[in-house]
Amino acid sequence: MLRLEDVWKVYQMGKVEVSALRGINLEIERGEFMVVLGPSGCGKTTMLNIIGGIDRPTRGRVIFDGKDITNYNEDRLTMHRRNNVGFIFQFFNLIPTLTARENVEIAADLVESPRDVDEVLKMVGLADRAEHFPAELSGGEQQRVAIARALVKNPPIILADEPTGSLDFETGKAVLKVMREINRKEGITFVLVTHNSAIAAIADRVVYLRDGKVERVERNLHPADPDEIQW
Ligand SMILES: Nc1ncnc2c1ncn2[C@@H]1O[C@H](COP(=O)(O)OP(=O)(O)OP(=O)(O)O)[C@@H](O)[C@H]1O
Repeated sequence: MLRLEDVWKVYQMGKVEVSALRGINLEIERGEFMVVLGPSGCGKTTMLNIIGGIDRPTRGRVIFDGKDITNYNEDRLTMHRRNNVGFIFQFFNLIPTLTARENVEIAADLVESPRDVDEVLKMVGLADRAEHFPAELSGGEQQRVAIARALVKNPPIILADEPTGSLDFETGKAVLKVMREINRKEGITFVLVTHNSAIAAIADRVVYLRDGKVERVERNLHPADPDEIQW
């Protein structure tokens, strides 16, 4: 569903060039749960931002559903992000002055064919917390709101950047379980980036990134249930 072809990202820092991505070739399959693993600074966030159309490559191509989105102008890229990609971040990025329901509603209002807000709140187990503000919710609950906000847009792909990075172990596993369930039941493709190698076990495929390059890709024939993993 999405392909990176020889993708490079070079940042100019004064006179110094930093090559965050150095020739990434990667095909993301429809409906898969992909985990991208690698040490800090290897380019995970940069790659995710390019996959999601938040950022553009310096060189190479990004093909989404057969369409070359590499050279989309800002407006087209915004429309692409809005309608086709859900994002989940480490620090949730909720609007503090809006309730859980309102945080989901504003995402729904932006897209052409959103899902039902109450239905997605139920899917993430937050039906009875809908009227709470983020500060009145636990970290795990806030991340569920963020998952609902991504899901309500009804996107074919959801990208998650260290989604368990600010959660304790048990809460993190519960959040992974919700994402895995949505992936399986709704057929939504997930790409999750993390430096936490324990999470690799739940993936359909694991991409090992190192120094801006794909080191190897492994397929899990029997992905573990999030309940079974430890870190
Ligand atoms: N906007 C930027 N300007 C300059 N350099 C950048 C920028 N963004 C990232 N980099 C550099 O690119 C490299 C890759 O960064 P990136 O954030 O993608 O790595 P990461 O694997 O996600 O790391 P972490 O796990 O610590 O978040 C790093 O060397 C980083 O310093």
